[in-house]
Amino acid sequence: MADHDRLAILGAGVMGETVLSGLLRAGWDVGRIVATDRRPAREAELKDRYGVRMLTNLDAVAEADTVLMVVKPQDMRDLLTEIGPSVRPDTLIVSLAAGVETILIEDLLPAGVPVVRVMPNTPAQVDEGMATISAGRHAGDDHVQRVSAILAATGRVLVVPEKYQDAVTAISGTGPAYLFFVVEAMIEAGVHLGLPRDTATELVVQTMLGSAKLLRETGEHPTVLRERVTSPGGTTAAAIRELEQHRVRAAFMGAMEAARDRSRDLAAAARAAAVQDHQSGNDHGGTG
Ligand SMILES: NC(=O)C1=CN([C@@H]2O[C@H](COP(=O)(O)OP(=O)(O)OC[C@H]3O[C@@H](n4cnc5c(N)ncnc54)[C@H](OP(=O)(O)O)[C@@H]3O)[C@@H](O)[C@H]2O)C=CC1
Ligand SMILES: O=C(O)[C@@H]1CCC=N1
Repeated sequence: MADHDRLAILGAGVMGETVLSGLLRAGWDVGRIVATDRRPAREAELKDRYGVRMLTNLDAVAEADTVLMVVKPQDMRDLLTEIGPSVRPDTLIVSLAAGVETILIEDLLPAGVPVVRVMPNTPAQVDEGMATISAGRHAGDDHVQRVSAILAATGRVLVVPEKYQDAVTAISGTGPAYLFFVVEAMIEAGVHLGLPRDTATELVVQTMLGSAKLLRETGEHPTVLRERVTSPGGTTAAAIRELEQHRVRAAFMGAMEAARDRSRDLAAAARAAAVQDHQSGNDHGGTG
């Protein structure tokens, strides 16, 4: 990140705040960041918590070299319609929204504006995020590097072809929710087996953290690590048989397919809205 770069975060909900707080922890000067939200109470909250300047979308875009769009996919079109005409040709536009394709964003912006698509996740709140980046048609290596540097403040970053982003959304974007779901289920099981809730929680959370660290630090395949826990004729084999009988592996595949398909549906809805706008002559003037 060059010293002159100024960042706007449009839509300061869960993920917008995740990026904002991460950059501040990483040492960014709050004076280089502006943010927006459509709820005054939320604007006041972020101003109080971080001292960040909360502006209108148009004023934020006017001040920034890099604009992060962190609204829900369903709100993207309205936001782009609002800011599109004011975006300068050298402003870098970054979307963190599930599903929405760079080509649709480019169509609502002046010709040639660089667009980068990102899929982050919430463990960025503790600097253990996983984010993927894909360049649109007008974004170059320098733009990808700029976005990488922003996201690297809160975790790992991978550059992937855009065609992978729906699958990425299903795996790492949505992934924390599956793991929290497993943690919830294991805690309930511990309570069912008679453990106090706080004891069960401590056991499960540390087991999740330790297992993730073991995977990362040994680089071993998860099957190998699972087999090491599975003593012949023991407790783990009995538990795994139950999971297999309940088709838990297939359920995970189905869940991630559903998330991938939902990401595609969000993209299809954005495409359909664009076609409808073209047909009704309600074009927003983008030439990208
Ligand atoms: N949460 C997650 O784990 C992840 C989210 N994402 C993506 O991040 C994006 C945001 O998600 P998330 O943070 O969860 O959602 P939130 O609803 O928490 O945040 C979006 C915020 O933007 C506000 N907003 C909507 N329209 C505008 C506008 N025109 N101008 C200014 N602010 C606006 C919303 O206000 P209001 O509340 O009134 O709608 C809300 O406060 C989504 O596109 C999602 O796909 C990606 C990866 C992970
Ligand atoms: O649930 C969602 O749509 C967002 C995108 C990935 C994680 N949360």
